[in-house]
Amino acid sequence: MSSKDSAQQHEDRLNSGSSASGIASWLVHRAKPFTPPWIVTGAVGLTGAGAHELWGGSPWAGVGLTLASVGLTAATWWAGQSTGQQRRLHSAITVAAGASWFTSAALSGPLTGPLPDLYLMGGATLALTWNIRQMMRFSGAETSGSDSDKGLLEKVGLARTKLRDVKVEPNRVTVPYELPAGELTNDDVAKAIPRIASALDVPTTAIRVSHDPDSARKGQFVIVPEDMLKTPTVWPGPFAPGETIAVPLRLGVYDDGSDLLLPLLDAIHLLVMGMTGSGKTEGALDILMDLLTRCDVAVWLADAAKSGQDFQPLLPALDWAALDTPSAGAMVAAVQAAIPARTEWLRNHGYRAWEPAAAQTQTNPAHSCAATGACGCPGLQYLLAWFEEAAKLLRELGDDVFTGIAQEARSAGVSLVVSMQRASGYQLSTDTRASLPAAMCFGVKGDDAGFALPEEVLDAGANPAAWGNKRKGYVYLVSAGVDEDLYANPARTFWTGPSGEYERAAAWIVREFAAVRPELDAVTAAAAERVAGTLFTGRRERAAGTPLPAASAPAAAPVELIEEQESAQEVAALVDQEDAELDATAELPAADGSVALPEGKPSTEEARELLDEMVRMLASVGGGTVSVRDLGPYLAQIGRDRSWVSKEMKKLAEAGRLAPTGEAGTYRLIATLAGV
Ligand SMILES: Nc1ncnc2c1ncn2[C@@H]1O[C@H](COP(=O)(O)OP(=O)(O)OP(=O)(O)O)[C@@H](O)[C@H]1O
Repeated sequence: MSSKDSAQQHEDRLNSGSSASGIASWLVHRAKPFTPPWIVTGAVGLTGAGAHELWGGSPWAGVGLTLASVGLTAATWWAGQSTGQQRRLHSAITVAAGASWFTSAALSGPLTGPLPDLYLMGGATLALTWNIRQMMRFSGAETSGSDSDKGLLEKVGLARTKLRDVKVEPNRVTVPYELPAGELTNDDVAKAIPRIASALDVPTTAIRVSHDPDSARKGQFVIVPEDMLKTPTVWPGPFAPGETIAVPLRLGVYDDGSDLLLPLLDAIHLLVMGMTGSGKTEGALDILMDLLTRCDVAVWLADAAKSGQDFQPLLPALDWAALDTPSAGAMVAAVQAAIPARTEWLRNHGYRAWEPAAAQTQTNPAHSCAATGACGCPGLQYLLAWFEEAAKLLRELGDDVFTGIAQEARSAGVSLVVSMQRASGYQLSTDTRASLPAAMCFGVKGDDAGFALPEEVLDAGANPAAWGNKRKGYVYLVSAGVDEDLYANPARTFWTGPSGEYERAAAWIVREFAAVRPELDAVTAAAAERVAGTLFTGRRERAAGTPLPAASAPAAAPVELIEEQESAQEVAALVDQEDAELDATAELPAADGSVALPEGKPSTEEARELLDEMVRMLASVGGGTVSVRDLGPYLAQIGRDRSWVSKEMKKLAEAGRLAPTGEAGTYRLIATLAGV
């Protein structure tokens, strides 16, 4: 029985049936738990006297009672084998003494010879010995834990720490601690975690610490000796099909078997980080598969780095999949343009921030843009924009593009997800990092965890570096709306299954929930179209790999090249907020090819102009770096080879048009050139 149980039992005994009035009743109340040995002593005296009336002077009764005493003592000794040696001996002596007195009293009479004195002195002594045991047990219960763990705590540098009320559950031990006042702090506990893990021979991730927010020296250890996440959990199907996005998304399990839930509306924007092979994509699939069964969210996905190869089966269910850099850039611009449009719509309809009711047809007069009564406007869907392998995009567009968006998107019902291997200061500015309040951190290398997880979560025992990419899908989730005690709790995302299973599940989602998923609302679509032009309106064909209609491409140039050029022009025009009102498509080559590319090889002057224009275009997209490699798709258009372009870029750098970086051949784009 745990010390907690016995203390509770003791307290229950104290409280049961006491009137608690006056000193006498207080004494009775306090003495009550110690009365049972005295009651037994009294009962032995009375029954001894009664037995004498029955069997006094009978030789047969003498034999029977003597045998019964010996048998009872032996039975007590035998029954006590599972208890401590001390208790076993104490019980057997008590039974032997009581039974002997009873036999003597029954045969000779309780008042014969020394029997009355033996009864009074022996009975009282035995009853008292039991009372003393009882008292020692209660006062010892509180400190027994700290005594037995003293050696361990000393070894790990936490000497004189008191452990209290240890709670043992299947595969989880919770140990509240209290550090010695003025000597140790909760920070020392965080540092001791690896040593405790070593002493207990469990992985460091098996030990977590949660600090008492009201104390610098109290908290609790949670030890989970066996890794229950070793066996992957196969994706069990959607969590809340047909429901609103306000219901959390389920993407895996914690190590106690409970659901790993992401409350997207509380999280707002999410950073997904983990080294290659740690399970980011699988986690993304879990989130997307759940999202695509909800009734009020539209999903945009940008994956220029891998051209959406991991997401192919889900692409038909996405509103927009931007699978090349120009489209991804246009998506950023579209999100930028959509935010003010959405905020305005929400304001006009009396919403301070997006809520599920905003996605419905507006039939409530309290949310109406009409002068009187309900306006009946179609609703505004929640928008999730997912930027996969965002490091490349950030390099191309300049890191700061996300900062503004993330800050403004909060109330507009837009969530950004930025996925990358390493959210280092080089990849992601502190401002942008700060705009992504929630984080999912998979296994990482070295000290990288600090880029994704707050210090207090690392102090509490979160250690994704221990996983690297060996523990696939293991993750820590830190987000508003998630119990803070779970931040340092390892979880594992669902596994979409062996080959073929994911494709089957994705196809099922695409098919079964087509009617549940909403069409993108007109407000967001209009803003996106205004700035992204055909990159947005032709998004379905583009994602499906279907070439744009022949009419939009000049006959002289390869379709791919034309697409790159028009995309680049659009992005250049679009990302600048000041140009948000312009119709980007108006600048595209006319259908008849009247704005044709230079015929044949351009002259040196023309080639320089073209290169200049491209650099200016890239700079206008928002900074970042450029190298000859990035201009690869345009070499044919410039009509020169890499070495020529490389020399020209060097000249541009000398002229101050590009800024050199630490890497030879790579230059930082100077954003102010946009307007030159
Ligand atoms: N929760 C999981 N359970 C079981 N296997 C998983 C889990 N998550 C990921 N995996 C497996 O681990 C491997 C790598 O996962 P994934 O491709 O998601 O990693 P990644 O971080 O996206 O890597 P990269 O950055 O290289 O794309 C895959 O074979 C995947 O099936």
